[in-house]
Amino acid sequence: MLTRMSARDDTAPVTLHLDRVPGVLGRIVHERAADYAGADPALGAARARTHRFETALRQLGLSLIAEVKRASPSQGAIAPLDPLEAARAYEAGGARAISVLTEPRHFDGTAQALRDVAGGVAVPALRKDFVVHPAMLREAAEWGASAALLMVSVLHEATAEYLRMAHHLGLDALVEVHDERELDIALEADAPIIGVNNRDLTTLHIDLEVSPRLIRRARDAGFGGVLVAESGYRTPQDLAGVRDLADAVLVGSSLAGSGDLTRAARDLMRA
Ligand SMILES: O=C(O)c1ccccc1NCC(=O)[C@H](O)[C@H](O)COP(=O)(O)O
Repeated sequence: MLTRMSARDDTAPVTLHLDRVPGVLGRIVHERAADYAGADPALGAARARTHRFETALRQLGLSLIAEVKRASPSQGAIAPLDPLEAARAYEAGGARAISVLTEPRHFDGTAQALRDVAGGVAVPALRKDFVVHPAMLREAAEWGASAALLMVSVLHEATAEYLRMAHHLGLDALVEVHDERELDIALEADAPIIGVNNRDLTTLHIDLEVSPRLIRRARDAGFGGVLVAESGYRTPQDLAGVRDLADAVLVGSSLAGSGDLTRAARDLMRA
């Protein structure tokens, strides 16, 4: 599927080559592109950037982005969380930002979950979805998110334009990569916040060595922005490889399925 759209009058249409996205991820992004086919790509007036998400992650020590994750392709049903209750529990456990899944089919996410969380906690909220259309960024801003996820594995060379669109809307963006080639695209796009996903989203295999390897590479290349290690963290020992390297970790399944979200968040981040 090839998607072309122009989000602002002064930009050329952005083309996404979704047929290049393989495996589980490929299926999900095709579904999301179909969901938004025909949606208005106009972003509307520029909004001031608050940098709330970025500022939250730049605090001293390793920051936790805790994810409201009720289900996933790798785990199936995780827990029937009430999003706002879960976010408040994470906040009480020290989370500095909340990631909220809004993808409905595989993650049991909703727009209302993001609205509730963004309006109900003091820490910033990230819209976690598979962004394949400018309308998804406009929605993120309208629903109260401070940031949105942008995946280089999906957007490829359109990453820089999607980053510009997010910033136009006042949003920070977590630009996610999984290998060296994707990291180079994120660096080239001048992304202020880069997330390294330990999970290969085409096979769902997790390798906790991926984050330290790519974070070191980013720092060696002179990257001075925020670096986030993502996925697969269950114990404080799992964090050893990124504790002194990353600015933040993004954790979903192990916290969401723990039964006591506040305690699980505190226990995981205990040094
Ligand atoms: O989590 C999945 O199974 C998954 C499958 C396909 C695409 C994306 C997927 N997850 C997105 C994420 O990367 C995670 O939600 C996030 O980083 C937290 O990971 P974890 O702590 O391992 O739940």
